[in-house]
Amino acid sequence: MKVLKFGGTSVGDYKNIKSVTDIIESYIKRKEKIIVVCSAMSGVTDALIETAMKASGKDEGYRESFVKIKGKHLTTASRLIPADKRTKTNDYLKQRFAELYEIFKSLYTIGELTPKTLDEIMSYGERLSCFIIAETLKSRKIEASFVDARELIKTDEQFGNAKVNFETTNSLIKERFKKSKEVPIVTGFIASTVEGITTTLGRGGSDYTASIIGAALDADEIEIWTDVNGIMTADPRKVRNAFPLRAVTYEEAMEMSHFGAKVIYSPTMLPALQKQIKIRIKNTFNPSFRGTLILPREPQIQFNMKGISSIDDIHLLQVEGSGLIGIEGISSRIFGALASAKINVLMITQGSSGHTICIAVMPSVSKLAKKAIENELKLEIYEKQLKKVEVIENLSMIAVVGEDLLNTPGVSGKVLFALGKNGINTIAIAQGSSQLNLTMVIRKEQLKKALNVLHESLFISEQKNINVFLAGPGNVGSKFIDLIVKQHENIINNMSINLRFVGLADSKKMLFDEEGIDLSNWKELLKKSGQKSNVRKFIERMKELNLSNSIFIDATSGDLFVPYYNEVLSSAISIVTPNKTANSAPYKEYKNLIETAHKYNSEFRYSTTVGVGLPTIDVIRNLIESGDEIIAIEGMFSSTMNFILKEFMNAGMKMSEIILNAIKSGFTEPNPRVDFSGEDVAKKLLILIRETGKEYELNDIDIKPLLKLPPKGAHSFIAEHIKKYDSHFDKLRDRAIKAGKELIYMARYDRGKSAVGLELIDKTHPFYGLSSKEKIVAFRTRFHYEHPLIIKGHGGGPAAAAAGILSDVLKISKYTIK
Ligand SMILES: Nc1ncnc2c1ncn2[C@@H]1O[C@H](COP(=O)(O)OP(=O)(O)O)[C@@H](O)[C@H]1O
Ligand SMILES: N[C@@H](CC(=O)OP(=O)(O)O)C(=O)O
Repeated sequence: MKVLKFGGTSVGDYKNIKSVTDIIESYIKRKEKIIVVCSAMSGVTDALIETAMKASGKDEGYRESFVKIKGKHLTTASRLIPADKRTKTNDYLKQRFAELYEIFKSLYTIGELTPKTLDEIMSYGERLSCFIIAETLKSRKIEASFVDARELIKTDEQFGNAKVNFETTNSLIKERFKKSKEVPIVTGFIASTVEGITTTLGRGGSDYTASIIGAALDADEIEIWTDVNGIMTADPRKVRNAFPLRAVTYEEAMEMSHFGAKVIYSPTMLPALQKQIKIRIKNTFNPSFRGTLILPREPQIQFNMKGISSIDDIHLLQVEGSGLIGIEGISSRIFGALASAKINVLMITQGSSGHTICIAVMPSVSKLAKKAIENELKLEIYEKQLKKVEVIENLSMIAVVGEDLLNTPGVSGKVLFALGKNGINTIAIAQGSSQLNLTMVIRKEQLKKALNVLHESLFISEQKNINVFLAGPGNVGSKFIDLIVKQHENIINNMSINLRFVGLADSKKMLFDEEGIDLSNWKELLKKSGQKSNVRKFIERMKELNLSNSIFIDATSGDLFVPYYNEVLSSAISIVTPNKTANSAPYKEYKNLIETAHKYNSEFRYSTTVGVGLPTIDVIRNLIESGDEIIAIEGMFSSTMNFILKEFMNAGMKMSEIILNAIKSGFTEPNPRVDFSGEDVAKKLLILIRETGKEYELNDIDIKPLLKLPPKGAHSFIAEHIKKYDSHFDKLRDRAIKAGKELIYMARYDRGKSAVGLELIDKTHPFYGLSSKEKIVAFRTRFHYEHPLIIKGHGGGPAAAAAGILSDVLKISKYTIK
């Protein structure tokens, strides 16, 4: 037999309740015996409390709040139960809401709200939801019955947080479920005293109900169905990279929940632990996922998993004074005073000097705690041995939890180092009240950062998080983003590299998100949430963020960012670019960048600047690393020139027409002059020559332009101008056809000399017969002289460029970033 508990979010609206009834149905189909415990619909317990406060505070608004609660339940019931089967439910809801309204009305009249009345009011949440769920199941022909847990779970009179009388409770539960055939839908959270006065088991207490019932009946398993995939390494709402744990011990679960992990209520573990019943956390919205098992520690299982929890808002009480050293049993006196005031102490630490004791408590009780301590120590305070208790506000508490925490050397060091390195000051630290946790108090505004920093250092340390900044999400840049969206999971799984886009800028807007921009929606985010784009500010912000493992991708076609490359590289941020401006600049400037990168452990990579997707630069680097020497390079690396010459040879058109078409359809560089002047090809050759280790300038290359475009002028002017080349090209074509040759715009380098220009090649040349989409390069080296090493392939277009950029990024991530 299993006990299944569905939390507030699982029964939060009619759609979710449908998922719950599907899950219940699947158990019935498998003929598994189950008892179901449900919470109030999410938000209802809070809404009931709020309405009660309003009414007792003489705020007329309570009526409106009441109507909202009522409406929510009536709508849900009407969506789930067909009208002809809803009479019983409608009657039940009407009666309960009539009673509830009477209670609120009397609160309004009396102007007072006692914990006892509040428990009565809160009980309606679970009673209403469970009744609706039971009736929904019945309407789906599943035998179900509504069970009010107040008849089964008996407690003391500690309203709001009542203590269970297990003896009576266990026998009532056994008796009630002895021979129940239908599926019981039991109200979570609520109970009653032996006299029948309603009590509650503490906020989040429905989990506890499930465990009490499970333990009383020796259930095979207790399943807590919620809205996450299990107990995660941290609260997924605060730490985006949190992941579900396969299993935790009862103690670990208790500790995590005590320190803020809302996913399970900490007392839940006790009845289960006593009977050694496994608890499984499951996701109602992803039922096939395995979830997390909570189980006893077994020697054969290595419990190296841990979690990080936090309590967002705490106060720290500081007892300070030289007198502390001499006062015997001071801690136990403070504890005693707080215990008799029924104050839950979250943490207590004593400074190494012995001059201060810090006590962490919830803000709601800090005044009371201050009073209790000052009262206990009034003599010492009067005699000025101690100062008055100081209350520090706006603090948060983080607990790192794990069975093997204390046996694992270096955990505390790692935690403190990670926090310190990221500028997070720990105000107090304690090795927990149990042996399972390390607890720290920090400033509230640093909580999110601290949680993420710790999570990264404790759980994802094998995984490298790479922070990517990208400028220019145009043709190539946006293809790169698409590629990352597709490959992200694979890259994490296969290489343990998590590429996270932290900064993005186009010409209008720029956007930063330290935790990673949601790439599925980047265009809209940039448009809506981005600030006005500014190159200087982009660089500043990138440096300011000071994130380790950063890579800047300059995917812009202009030279706006180039003046900042040196500054970027010297901030230990690597650069990847398909832009030729910097690596074809005067040698001194280029060399300076390479040296800066070397000095600051960053990298400057530009593998797509020659041949786009063809591995030209990488091949040179590999050859040189393996002791080879590049003697000569021959290449055709301009898609534009290749396309134009092939069209010219095959389509029988005039050269001027072909060129004008190419310019019009955007098949050239933004400034077409750099293509036809041969400058673009020459720059590519220059880049390769420099890779061979030579100090080389653009001027050293003999450039023979294909033709010269006028330096300025409108389209019609260019058209007129280039027509005068037509007869020259017609003659060339005739010559080539007659001789069985091809026209090719070649780049050559041989032992220091270099040239780019138009050539005629015959059938015996390895570049003969190249298709209009191909590129080719041949390297003659010491080892490949007679038979050059030839690389030939498609190599063009934004998708190939994006793949090349990714390859550069991954190389940096793998080899440069430690
Ligand atoms: N370590 C953690 N693992 C999983 N969830 C956590 C953790 N810490 C906090 N949570 C939060 O607990 C929530 C589930 O608890 P709760 O909202 O009470 O669910 P339910 O409505 O099912 O009772 C999750 O949505 C998650 O935000
Ligand atoms: N409804 C109660 C009890 C409970 O356990 O709810 P949930 O399962 O939604 O945490 C509360 O809000 O405290």
